[in-house]
Amino acid sequence: MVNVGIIGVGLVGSELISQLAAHANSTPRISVIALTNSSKQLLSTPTYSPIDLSTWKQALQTQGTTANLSAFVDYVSNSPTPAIIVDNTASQEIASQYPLFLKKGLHVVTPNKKAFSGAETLYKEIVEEAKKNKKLVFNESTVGAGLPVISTLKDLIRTGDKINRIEGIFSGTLSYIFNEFSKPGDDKGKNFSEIVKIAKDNGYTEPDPRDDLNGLDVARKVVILGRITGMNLSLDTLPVENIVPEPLRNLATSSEFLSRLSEFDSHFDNLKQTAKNNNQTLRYVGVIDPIGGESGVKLVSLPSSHPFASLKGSDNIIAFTTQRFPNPLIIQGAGAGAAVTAFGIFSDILKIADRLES
Ligand SMILES: NC(=O)C1=CN([C@@H]2O[C@H](COP(=O)(O)OP(=O)(O)OC[C@H]3O[C@@H](n4cnc5c(N)ncnc54)[C@H](OP(=O)(O)O)[C@@H]3O)[C@@H](O)[C@H]2O)C=CC1
Ligand SMILES: N[C@@H](CC=O)C(=O)O
Ligand code: NA
Repeated sequence: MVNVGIIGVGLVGSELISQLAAHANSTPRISVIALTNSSKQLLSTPTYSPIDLSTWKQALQTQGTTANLSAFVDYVSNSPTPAIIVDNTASQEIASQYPLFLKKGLHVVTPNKKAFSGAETLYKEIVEEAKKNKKLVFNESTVGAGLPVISTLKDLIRTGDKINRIEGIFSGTLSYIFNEFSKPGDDKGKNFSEIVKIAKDNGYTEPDPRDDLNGLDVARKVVILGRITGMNLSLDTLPVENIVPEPLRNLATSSEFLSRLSEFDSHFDNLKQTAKNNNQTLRYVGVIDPIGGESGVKLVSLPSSHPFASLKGSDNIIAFTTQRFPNPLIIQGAGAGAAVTAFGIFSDILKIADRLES
């Protein structure tokens, strides 16, 4: 049996709990013993019994106490059976605590990109503490949501393949936006600003969609994959094309941004038309280039025959060109949204539970 403490019960965290509830009678046995958002936490009673996942929301409201991260972590780390902390926040503060979680004997599972794409010192500390304490850190959902991108890359490297280039559409939000906005052979369609709002309503975007449109979210994914590949990539130096119109970059709230985005619809129409005049479509791509040194994130025009041009919905596509796969190994599918993100987190939890049981 593995005990789990969940930090973050928003869109993705709530979906994870629903998926765990549906798994309740299967093996390996996973028990949620603690959960918290930024204001309230619920620690199970009696101590270390499983929280009833069909009523957790009411229980958090009615029996929850004021959130206290250090008390939360102490509770989970003193679990009588092995325990995992699942971080479903986008918080830097929580990400900075992973070395402590590992020192306290916890395994870590997360879709939060901050720890793996921010300061290199934190990243290295996490890798070292995991090794020293023989604990596991799984973050499959940080790139391509539940798509097996990180596990595939690690398997290629572990088995001695040489990575020549990784290229892809890594943002569910930007994939959806440009798949809808700039379709091969399509003239009409919705305005750019309307499509951004739909992407937010569908749960693809970061809490503030500017964190997708400014390229930072894709840049984080490029840094995560680059570091696994052994490259020294950093958000400070990676070339990134920010497509948030300049006057909207410093607005205080995301709702203010969304309400003013339509002022720039004609700017995006012009970009689309220029691409179309050359029989091309707009796509927002990320590149990890260990050989040519051309890693970066940019909006490009691609011929309509290019595999990236025919994507649908919020699909991601990731092409690994390696010594063994000179014709790239391609992974494609939904790369954002609560269900597929929670699937990646859940499968990471199961991988840890399987190893602990064997
Ligand atoms: N949506 C998607 O398609 C994908 C999302 N992800 C990642 O998943 C993560 C979660 O995203 P999502 O569910 O959409 O985000 P939400 O904003 O819906 O939920 C975030 C949750 O984290 C809680 N939280 C934030 N800060 C803290 C804190 N310091 N202590 C405790 N709890 C905290 C929030 O609590 P409160 O409500 O009280 O603020 C909320 O419960 C993000 O890192 C995102 O990048 C990754 C891949 C795909
Ligand atoms: N906002 C992100 C969510 C997953 O990381 C995206 O659109 O891909
Ligand atoms: Na993934």
